[in-house]
Amino acid sequence: MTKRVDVAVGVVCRPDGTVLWGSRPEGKPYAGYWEFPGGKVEPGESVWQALVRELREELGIEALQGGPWFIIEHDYEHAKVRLHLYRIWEFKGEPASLENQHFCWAGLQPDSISPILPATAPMLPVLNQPTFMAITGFQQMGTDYAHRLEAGLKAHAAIVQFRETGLSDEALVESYRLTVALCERYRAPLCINSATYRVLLDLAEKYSDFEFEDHASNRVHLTHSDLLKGNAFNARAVGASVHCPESLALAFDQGLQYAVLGAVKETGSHPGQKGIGWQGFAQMVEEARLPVYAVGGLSSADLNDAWRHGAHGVAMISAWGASTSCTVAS
Ligand SMILES: Nc1nc2c([nH]c(=O)n2[C@@H]2O[C@H](COP(=O)(O)OP(=O)(O)OP(=O)(O)O)[C@@H](O)[C@H]2O)c(=O)[nH]1
Repeated sequence: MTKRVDVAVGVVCRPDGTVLWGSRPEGKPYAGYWEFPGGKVEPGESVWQALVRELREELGIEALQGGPWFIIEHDYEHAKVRLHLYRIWEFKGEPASLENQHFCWAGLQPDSISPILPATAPMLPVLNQPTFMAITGFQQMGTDYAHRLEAGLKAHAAIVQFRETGLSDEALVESYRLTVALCERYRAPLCINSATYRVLLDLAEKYSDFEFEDHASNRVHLTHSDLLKGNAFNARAVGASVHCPESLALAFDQGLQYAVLGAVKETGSHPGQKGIGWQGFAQMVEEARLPVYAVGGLSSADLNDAWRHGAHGVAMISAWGASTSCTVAS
């Protein structure tokens, strides 16, 4: 059996949202295909060390700040690879073509460059998911929460997870309508927590003026318990809440596009319960095969810590929209 080759792959990001692409030089398999810079991890090297070396050798840039994103495995005819995808958000120097390869800055889902390596291309929409997730808080804040949601969506792109427990029928319908209207206005992808989804379906049966249908286009965020039970909501499930590496693996096996893991810090909703902390988070996502949002007592100020410890981004309830300041590293 061929041994799987570990490859360090860097998504070098600029504040304008573009990332660095390189084209594979002549003489290598898939010459001319576009890829993220990187290369094989040499014996005795960590993935980060390999990445720093490759970026220096191939492009003459110095990676300064980066963190693991997730892992992709792919079987090519020439090799079985395990790609360790890293996000790099701070670097020094201007890229130069030191190994006769073409390179360019383009978006994460570029129309302008093709073909892209077969293992990398299907991952692009997954990587391109928003950095933030807003989990709705109408139950805690009443309809004032709509202003918070809007203030946050004006400042940052986000996935919105509509998750409401304990609201009266009328309040739930109203908060759902407000959320849908704001998501449409700001073109924010919406997913509905599976427990709330069931309640909305029941309400649509009960009230003829509330139109909520089990549309194929609806996106569902699975509770941990629905994930464990294998309830995929007729393939509407796109993401899930997870609590351990095993449920993270299950989320990947079920074809989900993201997971949410926490609580990283103690939160108002679970007072007295210590969070898993950034080290605990980093250990749990070490083998992640899909992007993971960190959740629990976090705000946009935690984004760099989240990235450093292997998160795709940050999910927030009470901090969302509370301040429009953004501390994303430039
Ligand atoms: N750098 C990089 N490699 C990728 C990506 N996607 C992907 O499938 N790969 C695969 O990962 C492997 C990287 O090996 P490589 O041959 O480029 O590594 P290297 O620079 O160390 O090459 P060398 O050993 O020939 O000097 C190749 O099989 C390549 O097809 C990607 O986005 N970036």
